[in-house]
Amino acid sequence: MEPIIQLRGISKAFGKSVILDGMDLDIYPGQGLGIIGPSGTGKSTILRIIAGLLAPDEGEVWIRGQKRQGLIEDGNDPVYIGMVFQQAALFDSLTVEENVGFRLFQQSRISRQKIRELVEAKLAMVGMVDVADRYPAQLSGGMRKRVSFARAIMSNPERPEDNPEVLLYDEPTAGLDPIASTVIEDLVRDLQHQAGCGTYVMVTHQSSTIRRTTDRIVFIYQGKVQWDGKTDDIDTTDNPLMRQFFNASIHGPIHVID
Ligand SMILES: Nc1ncnc2c1ncn2[C@@H]1O[C@H](COP(=O)(O)OP(=O)(O)OP(=O)(O)O)[C@@H](O)[C@H]1O
Repeated sequence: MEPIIQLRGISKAFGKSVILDGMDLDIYPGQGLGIIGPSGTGKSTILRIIAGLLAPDEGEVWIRGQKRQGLIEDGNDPVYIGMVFQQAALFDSLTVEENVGFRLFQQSRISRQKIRELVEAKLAMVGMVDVADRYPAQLSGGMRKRVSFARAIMSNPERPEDNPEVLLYDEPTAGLDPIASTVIEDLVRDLQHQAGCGTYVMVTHQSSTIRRTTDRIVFIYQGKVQWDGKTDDIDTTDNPLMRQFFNASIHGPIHVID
């Protein structure tokens, strides 16, 4: 199968710290890929590079066989990539409807009534009703996350080519209790099946989210992919980095910052 996104020889430094060091990664259609690794190892940086929000110092990003030039605002990626941020990143002064329909209000000539219908349909997909007129401050943390999911999967019927085909999730269950996390994890899988967002990249530290939402895992450490395998193999791999990570042990090859 051809990868939908390929990273080739990606390097990125901030000041003197080299975060990514010639990293390669292939992302395949229909796959939930988990990116894991110790704090500060560059997982969010990888997401920002995939999204086209941050340029690597070196290396190439290929989207469906086409090399990306520059950042997202300069280029015309052949695949629309949606992003769900750790903080739901909603506009506090806008209603749920205005947040979810933001791109349509900005970029389309679709009537307000029609946008309302499209927004309600996406909200229903994430299990929310009667919230379109509320403001983010009137919602719980888990509800805000769900609204941000609805926004990420919003599609424009005038421009079907803009429908998100790849979703990037940056710690969507961080700060949620175990039950609220389960709701979000189920939602990720539901959206994979019903919303046509079969391909996604999940950055998370939570073991349940890793196990329940990913098909494949890459473990990032010291700027490179150190382990690449099936989620089902987490407990049987003898890779020392993976073992230490999942045993939460301070003893092992991962350097513990105290
Ligand atoms: N814009 C920036 N300027 C300077 N340093 C940065 C910038 N963005 C990230 N960094 C640094 O790069 C390193 C990697 O950050 P990144 O957020 O990608 O890590 P992460 O693996 O997602 O971490 P965590 O698991 O803690 O969220 C960190 O040391 C961070 O401080």
